[in-house]
Amino acid sequence: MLLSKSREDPAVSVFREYIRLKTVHPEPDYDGALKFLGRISEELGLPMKKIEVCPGRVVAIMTWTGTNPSLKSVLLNSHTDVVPVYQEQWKYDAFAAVKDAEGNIYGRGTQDMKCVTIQYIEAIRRLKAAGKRFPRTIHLTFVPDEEVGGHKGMESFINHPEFKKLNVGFALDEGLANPTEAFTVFYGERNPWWITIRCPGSPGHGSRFVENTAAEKLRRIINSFLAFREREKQRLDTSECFTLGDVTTVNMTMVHGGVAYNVIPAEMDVSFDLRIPPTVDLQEFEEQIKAWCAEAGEGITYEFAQKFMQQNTTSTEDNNPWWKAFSSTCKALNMTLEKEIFPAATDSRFIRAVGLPAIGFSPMNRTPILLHDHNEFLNEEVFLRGITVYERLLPVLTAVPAQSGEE
Ligand SMILES: CSCC[C@H](NC(C)=O)C(=O)O
Ligand SMILES: [Zn+2]
Ligand SMILES: [Zn+2]
Repeated sequence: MLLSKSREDPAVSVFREYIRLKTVHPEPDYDGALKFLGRISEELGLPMKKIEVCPGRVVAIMTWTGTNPSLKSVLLNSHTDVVPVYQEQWKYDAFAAVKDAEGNIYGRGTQDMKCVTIQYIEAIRRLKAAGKRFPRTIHLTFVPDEEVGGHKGMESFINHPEFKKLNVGFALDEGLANPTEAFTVFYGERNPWWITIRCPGSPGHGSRFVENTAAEKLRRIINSFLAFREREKQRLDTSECFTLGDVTTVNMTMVHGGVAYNVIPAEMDVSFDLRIPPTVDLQEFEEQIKAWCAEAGEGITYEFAQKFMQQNTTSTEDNNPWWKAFSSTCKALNMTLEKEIFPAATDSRFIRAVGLPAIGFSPMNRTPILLHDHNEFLNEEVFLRGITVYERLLPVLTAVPAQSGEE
């Protein structure tokens, strides 16, 4: 049957409806999202459990039980929250899910990652409608607060007894768009370290040459960090095979200190956002930071607001049966995969940290990377193709033969 141009695929309508829910920080409408997901669970005929992992922070779990539920399950994870917008910089209302003449759907979360949530759901809707059943159980988890670090979301959930009950064997989570014909898949992430360096110094009158000032120490610290930044940038710029995930990025993001123009401050602080590839020795790297502090002057201290230490990556060798199932299905669909380390941090890091294999994948090729950006959009054809990708992936992932230790 030919659909007329004006008749929208119902999956696209569900996607646009989800975009319109304002699950945006700082006050995401999580109740609205749970109500929406509750309705979907009824439509699909799948039970939905709600686990309050922190006050006001609920993880929803939808389950499609397999024919052999003692086998480890496949986890389809997505976060429900989205980042704020600068509305004046957008072509359209960022929460109206406007679709233009080319089929581009505009809205916060169209790429990050409401598309993936609905693609999981619609793939399952189609598979269920076709009467399919699979050996392994599929759990869909819908988690809050990924965009603010995941501490009251996936990080809390991963340590909750309800997570252990899911008996997860393999997880899929978000990735990034790829502007080319290829699809990017992420098998690991850089470690986020957020550090504040405190530089104490001698105070005094702003008209004098006071010795040992906080500002002089601050300058040496900034110089050391930014010189390292430049070296890493050079490494990235001069290597054909490196992507952003393969080098350490350093960005100075905050400076604090001072009380008045004519008072030399007793302390000045500087903060950096560091992202460190999993191949870097973290102990050695911290020794380097200590050395920069010692060289910059007396009394300098540092503290971390974020210091992720787990460096697990997921094998992309064919002896990993999950990877083999994933990659062979993509190959059968003529999809080219580009394997990378995710440059930022997603909830996958908590999944990998407990030793589970996880792949970051958002099936969006021919799409500019616009997550967190103005005018985030996804084309409806790309979105619909993604549903067919999951429709093919799920039967294969849920039929991965029992591994040693299972059953
Ligand atoms: C370190 S917790 C913050 C998480 C956030 N995630 C993304 C994808 O932007 C980030 O990498 O900054
Ligand atoms: Zn995301
Ligand atoms: Zn994000």
